[in-house]
Amino acid sequence: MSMKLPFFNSKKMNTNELSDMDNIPKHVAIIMDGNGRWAKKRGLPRIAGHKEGMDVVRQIAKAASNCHIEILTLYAFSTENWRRPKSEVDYLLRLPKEFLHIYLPELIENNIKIETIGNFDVLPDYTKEAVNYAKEKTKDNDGLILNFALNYGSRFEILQAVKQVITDMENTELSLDKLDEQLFSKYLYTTGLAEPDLLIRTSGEKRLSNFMLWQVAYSEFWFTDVLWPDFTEDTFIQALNDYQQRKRRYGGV
Ligand SMILES: CCc1cc(N2CCCCCC2)n2ncc(-c3ccc(F)cc3)c2n1
Repeated sequence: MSMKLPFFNSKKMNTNELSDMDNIPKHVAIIMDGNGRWAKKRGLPRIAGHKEGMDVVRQIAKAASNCHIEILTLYAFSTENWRRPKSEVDYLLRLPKEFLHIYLPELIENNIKIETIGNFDVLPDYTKEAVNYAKEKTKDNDGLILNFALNYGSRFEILQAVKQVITDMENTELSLDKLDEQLFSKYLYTTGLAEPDLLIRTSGEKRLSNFMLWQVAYSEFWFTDVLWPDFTEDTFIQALNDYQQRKRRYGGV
């Protein structure tokens, strides 16, 4: 039963029901944790949790689109995930192709644009081909940006940005006095994207796990014990409602 929530309902967003249009988070980022634990609780292999979690991605992408959120960034594969058993890594890196085979038509129908952040070039060809096809097919969409963090690690991202800054300075394309936070942000994978207003992490962990360390400097964090495969549109709306409550000004500044 979907709860009737004060500010968002769980059906197609009817914007005149919003208490404060200015309070919709422009960019929501999610660390989708708890897939392995979900499977273990059911005596299933870990990949069953990832498969279940993939279907939740589709549900939450549509919910975000209906709520007129502009960017939804999902931490799908971290640089640390390479340490997992080879069979699990291979399964994970085939999920984009499976997801897009099933859901790309629906994403296109909902005017959703696929983007990625991370060290993309070193991913397997079957992963890159599927994602590049989806990027091409959705490049002109101007609805929700569904941004997958793939082979993403924030410290790697920051370090490659520093190296590029140094290179640009050595090539006298950049002078030290010109370098500020705004210019440095352009060297990150997230260049051109607004910083996350709300970061959600599932499964009870309360860590950033090397995710968007620079970008979340001023983000609201919302943690839930719910495991990602059990995360629903109502859980998502609850997070958005809590965000709105934190941001309500009650007439003040
Ligand atoms: C590359 C690892 C991975 C893992 C994964 N999981 C497993 C981990 C978290 C739970 C969600 C399901 N998903 N779910 C969708 C994608 C996906 C990525 C790019 C794209 F363009 C379209 C879909 C995905 N990618």
